[in-house]
Amino acid sequence: MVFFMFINSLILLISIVSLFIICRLFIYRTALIYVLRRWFRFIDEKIYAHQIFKVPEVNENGQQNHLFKKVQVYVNSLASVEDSDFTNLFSGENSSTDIILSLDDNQVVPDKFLGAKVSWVNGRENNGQRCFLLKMKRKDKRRILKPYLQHILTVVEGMNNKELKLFINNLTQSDQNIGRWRSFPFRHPSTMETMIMDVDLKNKVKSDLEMFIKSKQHYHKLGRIWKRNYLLYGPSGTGKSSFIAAMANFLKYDVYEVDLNRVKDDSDLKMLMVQINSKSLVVIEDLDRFICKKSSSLMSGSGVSLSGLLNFMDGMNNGDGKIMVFTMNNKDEIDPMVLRPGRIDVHIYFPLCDFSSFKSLAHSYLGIREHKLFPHVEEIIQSGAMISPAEISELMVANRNSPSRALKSVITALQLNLNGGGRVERRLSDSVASSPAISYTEENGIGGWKEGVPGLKKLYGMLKSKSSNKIGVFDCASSPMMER
Ligand SMILES: Nc1ncnc2c1ncn2[C@@H]1O[C@H](COP(=O)(O)OP(=O)(O)OP(=O)(O)O)[C@@H](O)[C@H]1O
Ligand SMILES: [Mg+2]
Repeated sequence: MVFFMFINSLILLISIVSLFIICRLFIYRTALIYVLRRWFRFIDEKIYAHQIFKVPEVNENGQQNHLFKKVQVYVNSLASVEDSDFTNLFSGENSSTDIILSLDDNQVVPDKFLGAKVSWVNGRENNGQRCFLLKMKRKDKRRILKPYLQHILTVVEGMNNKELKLFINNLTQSDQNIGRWRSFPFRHPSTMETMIMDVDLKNKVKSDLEMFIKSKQHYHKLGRIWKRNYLLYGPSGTGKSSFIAAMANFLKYDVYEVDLNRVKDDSDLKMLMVQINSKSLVVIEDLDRFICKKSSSLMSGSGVSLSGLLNFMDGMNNGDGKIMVFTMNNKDEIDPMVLRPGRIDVHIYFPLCDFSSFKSLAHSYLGIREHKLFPHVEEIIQSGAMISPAEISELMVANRNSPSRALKSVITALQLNLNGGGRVERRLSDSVASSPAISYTEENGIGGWKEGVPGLKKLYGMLKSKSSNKIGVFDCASSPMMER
């Protein structure tokens, strides 16, 4: 008897569970769950008092409302966008793998914050402008409105500020599996704004970069690899490395710094290039130290041949989407083959300080636009004393609490230079700095930069060989010639 009762209860339980599973399947497989949710939302709206906040696309003066853009990014990033009735699909930055969801008009997107339910609707105003409507219960408003908006700003900022990476090449290729690059967070604070240089030149570089990143189709239509090569050259301490960081921060590109001393041979260099992601900044610093003077051969400390380097510069292996930057102190002794148009698209000369850049440094570092010692500084600079921005900035950082002391130390350094007590490099570089620097020309229909006529090359050559010894520049004559 008890046994039969047990069997009956078991059968009843199994039937209830099966019914439940079938109902659930039915509800989810049909549009029923969707209808139920709608009813639930409708009832919820009738029971509770709600408040609506509008985020218009433009403000009352017709200017762009920046909050709109941020809300748009935030709402489109919500997982619930996938559940809305109508969602647009676009290809993302990497069109072969990325797909971006974007809401269509009048779609409701629910969100949750601190236990409260809110919803967004993207609508249109009477004048056709877009807007977002944020709806939340009045009872939740005081508790969540401010922190919720703050949360949106933080999320969007995090999305925009993808952390840049600096990649450096490994010493050996012993472990193929770990790849040839090691990455670190790239947090160099230099930006286009903090760089002290001719404003026109800076703007031209910015628009050149912007134009390049939008020109993929154009390059491909011409049958060209979509890459752009920059040469930054000039005396030490004039901001070449800082400018590379500024370029990376401006483009939001990762930086791959190739240390040629750690490259075994040409095929190793190819391997490095193959492992570089598209839309990256590829950097070789101090290239002049590796290239033999006006000869067709390379290279110091590395087994790379000149043809290997030229192929690398031409982006023969996976160069598409790259911006390459090479730095040199002096390009006069470099084989013109290395610098020919197309191989180097943009030449930018970084000069020593003139009075105008001195004033910009004083403003940035000391917060002053005028000072009674300025005419004195101007006079010494005009009488031929030169100094690098790096030296000035060091003196200003060290004396940042006292502008007068800072300026006096700059004057002392300039006087030392003028009277022959300064470094040879500084005095001789003067002649180079005073030569015309850069002019803009159109080249191959894509646009390029060319420097003006360089000044007193011989003098600078002397300087180079002297300062070379000091900083341990490679002596070509004593190194094996690896040209193939
Ligand atoms: N044009 C500049 N604008 C702003 N800061 C500068 C500039 N030039 C130099 N500096 C300052 O001087 C320091 C050294 O500059 P940087 O290392 O970029 O020079 P460099 O040209 O790469 O020198 P080197 O040829 O010796 O590598 C930087 O920390 C930067 O703060
Ligand atoms: Mg440098």
